[in-house]
Amino acid sequence: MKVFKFGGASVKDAAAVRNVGTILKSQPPDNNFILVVVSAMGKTTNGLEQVFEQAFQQLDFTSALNNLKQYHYQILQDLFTAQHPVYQQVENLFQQLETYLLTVTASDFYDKQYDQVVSYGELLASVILNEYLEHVEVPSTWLDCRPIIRTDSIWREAKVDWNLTQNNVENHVKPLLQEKHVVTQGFLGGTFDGLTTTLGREGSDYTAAIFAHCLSAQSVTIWKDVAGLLNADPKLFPDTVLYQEISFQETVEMAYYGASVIHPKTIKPLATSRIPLYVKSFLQPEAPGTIIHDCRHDKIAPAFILKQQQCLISFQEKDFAFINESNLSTIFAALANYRFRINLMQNSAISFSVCTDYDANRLHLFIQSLQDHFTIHYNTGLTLFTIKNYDEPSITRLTKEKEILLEQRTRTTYQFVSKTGIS
Ligand SMILES: Nc1ncnc2c1ncn2[C@@H]1O[C@H](COP(=O)(O)OP(=O)(O)O)[C@@H](O)[C@H]1O
Ligand SMILES: N[C@@H](CC(=O)OP(=O)(O)O)C(=O)O
Repeated sequence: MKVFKFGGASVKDAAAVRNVGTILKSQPPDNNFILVVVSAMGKTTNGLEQVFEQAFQQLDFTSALNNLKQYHYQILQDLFTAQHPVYQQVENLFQQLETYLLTVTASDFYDKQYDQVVSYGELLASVILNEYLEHVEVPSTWLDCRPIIRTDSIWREAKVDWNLTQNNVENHVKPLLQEKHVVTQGFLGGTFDGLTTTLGREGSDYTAAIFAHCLSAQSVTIWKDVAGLLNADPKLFPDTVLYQEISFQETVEMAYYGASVIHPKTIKPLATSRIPLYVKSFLQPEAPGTIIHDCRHDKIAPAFILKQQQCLISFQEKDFAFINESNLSTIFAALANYRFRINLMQNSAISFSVCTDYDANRLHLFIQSLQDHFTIHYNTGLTLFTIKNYDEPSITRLTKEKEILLEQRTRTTYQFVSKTGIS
């Protein structure tokens, strides 16, 4: 049994949806049905975030919602004739969404309401893809993943209850896969009381890994608009190298440092059950792409990874006292409390610096909570650069003409924070 994941780019328009049908049709007829995880079409999640923001601020969201409707209806018109029942299904989803949006309040429940709204992207995409597959005689059935992937209620970053999810997959998903392919949503989960949660932006890769782990799948393939896992983002670097084979460990570190091609949480469930992960191009489905698995390999080409929108925060004791374990623990507790992930940190005698993702609201509250103890300075709009498996030429190449605010190197990894990004 295999798991395929198609992201937003691979279902961004009618031609892309047709291409997914072609990929599924061309799979060997070995009676193994595939669990297909699909993300919202194109940039729909960003569009839904915009709609939600307007509803939350009690503004008129009609125009933003209409853009999303038009986008989806155009895809329907390109794929189906006017009588097809999919129109009614899509209409129903938009109606449900609109009804919910009218109940959104400018309350403390921002994240909870956010999840109920942005989840419609994946619901729409999975309904459309499933109907299209049936239409072109690829046997498939639609599955609502929310009663299957059971999570807690940490909205927007929900944690999976692995035992319940495993049971649900055994009882409700495995039997379906005996009959047909199954099309379900990435990114979503559900609470015990039937509310929708999301697993973190770009979390559909993780969904594929959750299902694969619970199904003991033979492999996972994530279909992308790139040839596979490259040593850098080709949108930022013109001369990338494809890794044909790479270990779970290398990949998890690349994803952690910010290689956005794979969601960082994807690797662990696969590595623990030794399920290989293929990254393949939906534009060249017959090309081998990259295999990520439990392997050893020689040193590979240096990987260049950028994390943008970073913030560097520096703390000093008010009375020039030394930074010690006690005041570090105060800082760490506040970082955890305001959900800041530490991307890089460094301490000197009287100061401590930490590089984190930037979030204006949370940063403000975080600083407020510590300003009685420390003198705090921060810079925003920074880029964190990482070179994995660096060599001196790769460092020279990346640091050229950049003002470096913080720098660190280990045996394998070189990192620095700079005001200058990559143009
Ligand atoms: N190391 C890398 N290798 C390949 N692609 C990368 C890498 N780092 C970043 N990317 C970017 O990831 C994109 C594909 O991931 P993503 O946009 O999340 O796909 P989807 O949303 O369709 O699943 C590529 O278009 C590429 O710009
Ligand atoms: N649609 C969600 C989840 C996701 O993973 O999307 P994609 O596979 O297109 O990155 C998001 O944009 O965050």
